[in-house]
Amino acid sequence: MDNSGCRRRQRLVLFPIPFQGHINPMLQLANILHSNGFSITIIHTNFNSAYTSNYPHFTFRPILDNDPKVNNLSKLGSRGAGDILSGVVLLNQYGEESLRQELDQMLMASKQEQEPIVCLITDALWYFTQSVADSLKLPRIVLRTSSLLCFLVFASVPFLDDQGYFKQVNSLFDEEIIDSDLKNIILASDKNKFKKTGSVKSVKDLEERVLEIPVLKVKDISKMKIKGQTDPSAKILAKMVTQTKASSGIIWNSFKELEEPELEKIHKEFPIPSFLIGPFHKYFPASFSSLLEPDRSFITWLDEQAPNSVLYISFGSASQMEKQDFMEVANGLANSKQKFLWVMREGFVKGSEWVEGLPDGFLDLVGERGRIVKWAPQQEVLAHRSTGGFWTHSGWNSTLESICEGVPMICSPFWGDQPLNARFVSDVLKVGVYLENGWEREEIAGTIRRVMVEEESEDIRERAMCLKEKVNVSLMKGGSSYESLGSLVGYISSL
Ligand SMILES: O=c1ccn([C@@H]2O[C@H](COP(=O)(O)OP(=O)(O)O[C@H]3O[C@H](CO)[C@@H](O)[C@H](O)[C@H]3O)[C@@H](O)[C@H]2O)c(=O)[nH]1
Repeated sequence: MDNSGCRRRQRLVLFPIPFQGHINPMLQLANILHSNGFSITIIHTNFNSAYTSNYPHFTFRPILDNDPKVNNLSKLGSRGAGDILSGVVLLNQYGEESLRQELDQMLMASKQEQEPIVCLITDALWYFTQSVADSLKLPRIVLRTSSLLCFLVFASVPFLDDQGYFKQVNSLFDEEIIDSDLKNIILASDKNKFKKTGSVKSVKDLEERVLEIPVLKVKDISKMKIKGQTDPSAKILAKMVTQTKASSGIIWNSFKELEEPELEKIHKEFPIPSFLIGPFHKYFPASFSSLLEPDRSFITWLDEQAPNSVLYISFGSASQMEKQDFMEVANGLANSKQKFLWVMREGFVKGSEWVEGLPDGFLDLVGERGRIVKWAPQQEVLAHRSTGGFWTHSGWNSTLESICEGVPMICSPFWGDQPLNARFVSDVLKVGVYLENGWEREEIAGTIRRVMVEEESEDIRERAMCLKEKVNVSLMKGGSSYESLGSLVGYISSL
């Protein structure tokens, strides 16, 4: 859609969270809005800054670049959930003054340039920005980079905690010592024993559905790795939810047909305008917002493979794996005898720089059957005719990118929204299989074969292709995302 017609030019200020899974959708949104006639300014931190030269049509303004507390972030890197959490807290804590000054200057300049700044669009996790926007009388619209389902669950954390969904696991084991997957297994097998000894008053069956959110199983709640409403990450989520409610609207990287029941709930619980205009990445050819340089050396090899024969493996930009789990993954992959393209970021395996933790002889064993790279042009790989499956950590961008290409998924979530996305993909959409019992080589090999070659794979692929078609329809004239984008453009123009 291009509504850039003869409307008076208005400027929008966008402010992404500086992590890959958040930068990509914000820059994609910026491109969508730019092509609909708005001028764009991107506020960014120098930590994990996007490649500004790839966006000559935007104005970039760094903030917080001289603040030593924030500059420490570059030392943290972005190797895991802990880093992201620390980064989000720190930036929310120290960003206020710097953002206010920057916006103040921009607002004054925009009056002289006769190009009014009409609103601020920030990632939902930038909860501190609502009070800054209010103080400057600038409307703030929120971009939520994950699913509606995930937002509803995050908003329900205190309620779910009161219902005992978090306590049952945390009261038994020390999170630092025992991994939550292991807790689940122990709890599932020893539930009766704990009941008898009275260690826990009521242990919910981890395989049961959550009464209040039946899409989920009880164990999905603990897999988010939040310890309950007093957990630091739950406090961040609570602030995000409150400040989203106080905003002028929410833009979602999702589409109506994907999450219709969730949209009804969002309308009830968040009575502000909601715009489902996704999937964002479908509006333009693959974007240039990657923080890492994609390796393209394998493309010739991929071109030579049979249709749907290669399993693409990537666990996103921030997850990390224990060494023993990594061994199970590698052995499972080798035992599956399937072709694969595996993205292994530097530092992905805890305690290793890169691939040195692979089992002895792995590379010789798989030979021409597999390729390992540090970073790939993911959207291009998923769209390639040889790619037949995607083993993913179930980050929301990866999930949408797979849905858009009709590629069946194997879901191995690590934390946060990922277990919710995995459950949604496997149990609701039925376009993937959830590897939900942890990392075990035989189960891994069997699941890969289920999704890639066994009879069941045909049904999964057929459903995935149907869903791909729904995405295409939603983006066409008259489709839900197309219409919603029109409403968003009208809404912003009227602010
Ligand atoms: O080799 C690779 C691997 C990934 N990507 C891209 O990187 C992005 C990864 O995003 P996502 O799949 O959402 O994963 P994370 O980077 O882990 O994203 C974070 O942000 C997401 C959106 O809020 C959440 O859903 C995730 O749980 C959270 O970890 C996608 O656009 C991929 O196309 C590449 O371009 N090349």
